[in-house]
Amino acid sequence: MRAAFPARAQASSLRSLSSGARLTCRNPFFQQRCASTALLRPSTRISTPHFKTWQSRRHQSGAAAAVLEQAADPSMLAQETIIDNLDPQEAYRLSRVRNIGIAAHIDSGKTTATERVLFYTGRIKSIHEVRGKDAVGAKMDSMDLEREKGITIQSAATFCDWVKQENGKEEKYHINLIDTPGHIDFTIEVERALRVLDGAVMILCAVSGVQSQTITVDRQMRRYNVPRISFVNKMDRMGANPFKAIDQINSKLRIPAAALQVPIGSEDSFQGVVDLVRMKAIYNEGAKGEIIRESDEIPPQVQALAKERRAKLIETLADVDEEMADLFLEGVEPTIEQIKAAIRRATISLNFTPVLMGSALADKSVQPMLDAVCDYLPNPSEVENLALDRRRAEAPVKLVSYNSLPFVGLAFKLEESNFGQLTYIRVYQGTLRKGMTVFNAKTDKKVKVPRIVRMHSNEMEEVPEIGAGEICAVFGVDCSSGDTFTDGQMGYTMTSMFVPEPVISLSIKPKHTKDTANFSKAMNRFQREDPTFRVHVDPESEQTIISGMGELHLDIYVERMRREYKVDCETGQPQVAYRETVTQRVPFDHLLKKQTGGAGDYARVVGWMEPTGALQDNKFEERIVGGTISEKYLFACEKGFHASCDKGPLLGHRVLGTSMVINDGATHMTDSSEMAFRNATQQAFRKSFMAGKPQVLEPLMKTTITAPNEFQGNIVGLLNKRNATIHDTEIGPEDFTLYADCSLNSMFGFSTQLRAATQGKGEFSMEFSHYNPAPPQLQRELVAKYEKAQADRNKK
Ligand SMILES: Nc1nc2c(ncn2[C@@H]2O[C@H](COP(=O)(O)OP(=O)(O)OP(=O)(O)O)[C@@H](O)[C@H]2O)c(=O)[nH]1
Repeated sequence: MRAAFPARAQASSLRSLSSGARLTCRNPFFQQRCASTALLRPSTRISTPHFKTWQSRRHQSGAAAAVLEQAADPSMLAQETIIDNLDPQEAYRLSRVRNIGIAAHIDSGKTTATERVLFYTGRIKSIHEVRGKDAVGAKMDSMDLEREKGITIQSAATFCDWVKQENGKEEKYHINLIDTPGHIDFTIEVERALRVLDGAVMILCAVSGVQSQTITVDRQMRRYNVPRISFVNKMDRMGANPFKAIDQINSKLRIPAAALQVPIGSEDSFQGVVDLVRMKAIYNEGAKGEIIRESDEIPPQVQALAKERRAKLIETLADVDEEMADLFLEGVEPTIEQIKAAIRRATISLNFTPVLMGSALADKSVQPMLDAVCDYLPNPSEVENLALDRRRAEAPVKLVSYNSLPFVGLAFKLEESNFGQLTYIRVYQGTLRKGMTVFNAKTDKKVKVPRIVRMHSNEMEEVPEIGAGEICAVFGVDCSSGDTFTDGQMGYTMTSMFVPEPVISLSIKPKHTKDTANFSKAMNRFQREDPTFRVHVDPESEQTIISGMGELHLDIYVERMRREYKVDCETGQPQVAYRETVTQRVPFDHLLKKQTGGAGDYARVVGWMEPTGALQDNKFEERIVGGTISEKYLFACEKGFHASCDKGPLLGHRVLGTSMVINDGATHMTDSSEMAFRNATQQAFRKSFMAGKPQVLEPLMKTTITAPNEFQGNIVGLLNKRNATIHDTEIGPEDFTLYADCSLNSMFGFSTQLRAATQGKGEFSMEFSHYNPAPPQLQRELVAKYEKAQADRNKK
């Protein structure tokens, strides 16, 4: 279908042209085709990032096609046959399931909107506000710290049933929902939620529109191909402008977007919305907006706007959907069903995001957003989920959300609870039953599932089984986050989520030695739960060092230690997590020999050290011929290599992108030992590393800054002082967005300076991008500081 589409889109655009309108084709594939066949004017811009996403999706469908081709295998054929002949009852069950996440910039109202969703679906009896006067706090912010600070720290899962009116009938939908944090420091929570969800609601503030963190969330949604609807919240605020937010989705996020509603009244007098698909006015009534009143009478003051925006919606859909393009070309007015079907197709194929609007805090227009979740976001059978078949050279296989197929699930989140480890699992295929034995595809270990629960924030409901396409949590299943579970029949494994590198570290110790046991317990727990939180002990200073995504991230763990484990801690200054590497190949021939009286030490290692070429993992290789070093000793060499990589010779930070090859050596009959080979390797490592022009690497952060246009000069000045590389600047009618790479080291204190330079109106977000060589001056300072600290320690 997609391959045929560009021709239609061309037609739709040509129609616009013939009526004097500007050529506005948003389909990137079409743009590329047209550009190559000179159909577009040369000035028409081809939006490359969007095109790339689209290509990657096409690539994925190609992978699925390959799966179908390979299906000559009988077991795979069985699986494919099931896809084609889905049992109607099963198909109906799935069509009523939605797995969705709510993601957005900080403070956009995710938790406030989720609280309304839970209230309107009958999951909670009353509404409590984030930082509300009753001091109870919202349901999904269950941690004390979240309630006090009014921020979400951990994503929370819940489920609810929404009864939707459809053609005069009531249709019940089952919604699994995950509310995610907005702060970039807790970004892993968004990553893992989006990895397993089928769709998302992207919330935007009606005043601020697309903000820096919205751009990060957009990137994450694209990473996992998650279709989204957008909800412009805070329509009750002064300066609310949903159409500005829509323009920004189009221009900054480069995803075609159009309003499905227009507001009736604004700011203080925001009363409700006009549904542009059905052309009905929708109002909320009742103490908490629980009653929906629909009216065919559209208030006169919004009639013209509603007409104009409905036409815009249809035009945008014609640009991204083939069937709508046909109708548009023929000049036929589409029916409600045709519009809804086009929105659904375009949203699921990631070519469009429908935009709804309302005010969660003022209890307005949240229910239509729930209807849109059911109408436009995919059910589990409409999302292509692939696993890799280890028994067939990791060939991709399509998983089918069908209860009677062999079970495949992905553990996406771990949480320590009073009853032991709680593992959140998304069931992609088959049924997970209480008492069933499952296999961990990574460790090949069998484990019995003693208890299955459905999570409702911090409460749980026990269930005997969970069907395909659903989300649950299990007790007593030991695993790591990202492990695949199967019933043992299939050799399937699923790709895990993206885990960003921690970039900030600080030393930490309990104030009182009596708390050491609790301190270790807490550290172990936090590390298991959060892959972006790491702990290690520096062997020289014997300090415990914690690393994470930012100062807030680490502060929260220090605070949780105090509250949940009653351990008060002392912490050092936050430090950048530098890395070190070699830049030149250095051969070595190192002999460790101590043979003066008693048992001696003897080990000779010969080989070379060199950069791996990519600033990523380190590599150890043995190329011994003729058995000059035995397997046992080579194993010890490898251990020595990895120990050296943990603490580099230059600064004591981890080594990156370094390879060591051992291709010769010598052993002594009595004096050689594993310890001697390990030590010899470490000594050779140190010598070669220092001779190989070592370099300090610093983390570079992908930084997005948004601010009103008048402050652009100030911000560029701030960034120049920090030697940032500015990649792109998008200037809108009021605000601009700037994309830059900045070294983390230069960004300490940036938020205060940004506030001062923009009268508090600028905001920024940072995300780790990659490691880059540190400037020579900084490198010299860091090395000198490290050497001084070493010398001081030796004097003691
Ligand atoms: N005026 C107005 N304020 C709102 C609305 N929705 C939420 N807020 C307020 O915005 C603040 C943030 O709301 P939250 O629901 O915590 O936002 P969030 O996106 O979940 O926050 P994080 O998860 O910490 O990023 C709170 O003070 C809310 O009361 C709205 O519709 N109108």
